[in-house]
Formats: sequence, structure tokens, C-alpha cells
Amino acid sequence: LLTALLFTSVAFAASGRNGRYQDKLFQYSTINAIMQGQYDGEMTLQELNTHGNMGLGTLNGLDGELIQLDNKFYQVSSNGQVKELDGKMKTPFAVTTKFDAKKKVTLSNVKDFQDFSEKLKANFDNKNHFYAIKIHGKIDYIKNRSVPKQTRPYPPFTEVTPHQTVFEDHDVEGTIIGFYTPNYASTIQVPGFHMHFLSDDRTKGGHILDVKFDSAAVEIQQLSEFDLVLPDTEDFANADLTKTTIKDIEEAENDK
Ligand SMILES: C[C@@H](O)[C@](C)(O)C(=O)O
Ligand SMILES: [Zn+2]
Repeated sequence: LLTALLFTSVAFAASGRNGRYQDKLFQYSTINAIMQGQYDGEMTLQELNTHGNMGLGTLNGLDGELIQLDNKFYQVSSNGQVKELDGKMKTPFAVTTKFDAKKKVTLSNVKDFQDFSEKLKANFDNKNHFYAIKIHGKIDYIKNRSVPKQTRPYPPFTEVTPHQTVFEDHDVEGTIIGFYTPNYASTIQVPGFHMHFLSDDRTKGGHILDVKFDSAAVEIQQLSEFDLVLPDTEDFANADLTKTTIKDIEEAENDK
């Protein structure tokens, strides 16, 4: 049965330089839908790949953490296993962009996630736009999490994160992929930074809870166009997405 996917494209387009749209953020579903247990989507990874080459999210059933790097998809399961994925798999929530950094800066003496966020934001030219960031290098300390696959009836995300698995690694070479969301869009995406990690040897990764490094080159892309595609599922249609609070999102997405 061909599942028609209703593309409700809402383009928050702000004109960029010379009035042209700058680079585009593509997102499938919303973080408040994840918070409300909307863990099954219709978007395949191969479809997602047509909208960007670098991104993050999860898989249907909330089956671990998803990282998209150079048009390839990787899953970090809650048991720590990392594997490359088939494009036919589906996601209930993901963001991606055709990464094309316009700015490169070096960040030094990053003490923790908060310090990392502040140092990154100090390099943003427009605090009300969205951003994609990418860092490749040796990370002195990184704390990631992954979440266990859920079975129906799905619990809300706040009941999942107490069962997340946390991984701590030191001196690991890899890539940090992150997206910045201004607070005004807090129920659409995680307010502030939402970042995932994948090691070069493809054995470690996840949703970043904490990070520390001496010095690393950060590539920054300002995103002033946002294409949001909403699921056309009965569950999504009937979900009460207003129950999500910013406090719940911040608790579920940040270090405890
Ligand atoms: C699987 C989740 O941990 C997700 C989507 O990465 C997030 O909400 O951060
Ligand atoms: Zn995440």
C-alpha cells in the first residue's frame, strides 16, 4: 500500500545576503512529538538523504541514536553497538542539511557542554537564525547517551531517558554534528544545541551530553530557511503536542 506522505512544508524563510535564501535546514517531525512518544514515522533514510548530507535523529521505535555523515547513516544502539544503516529504514524524527560551512573558527579550552555552547554562540552573526556545526578532531572527553528501542503502547520520552545508556570516552577521534535552535522554536527542535557524535573508527557515538577538548576547528553554517515536513500518520494527527514543556525537553536532552 503506497503510503502517501503529506508534505506540509513550512518554510521559515528569511532573506539572506542579496535577498536570496541562505542554506536550508530540513526537518522531519518535531521534538515535542518525540517527547509525546511519537516514535514511528514514514520518512525513509534514503528520502532524508535527498534533503541533506549531514544530520541527526533517531529510528522508528526510538531505536537508538541516528547520525548522518557524508550521506551515510549510522545507528548507535543502547548497547553501544554502532552500525551503518540501510536507506530503507525509517525515522520518526530527524534533521539534515546540505552542509556548506561559510565560517571556520578554532575553539579552545572547552570545559563542558555549557562552555561549548557559549563559545559557539559567540561566533553566530544572527542569534535568531538556525545553525549547523561540524567538528572533526580529537576530543579529550565526551559523554554520549543512547536510548533503548520502545514497544507499543509507547511511553513519553521523559519515561525513556531514565533508562538511557551513558557512554564516556577519552581521547577519541571523531565528528561532532550539531544543530542550533533559537529558543523561540523550542518545541520544534531542542532549544540551544542538539549534537550527536560518531568516532572515526565507527565504534563509539550517540547523543552528546557533555564534552571537553583543548582545541578544535569548528565549521559553522548559518541556516535561514527551514523546511519542516510533518508526518501523515494517525498517531501524529491525534497526538496532544501541547503537553510538552520546555523543562521536560531540557531535562531529557541535557546531562543529568
Ligand atoms: C533519540 C533521541 O535521543 C534524540 C532524537 O536523539 C533526541 O531527542 O535527542
Ligand atoms: Zn539527540
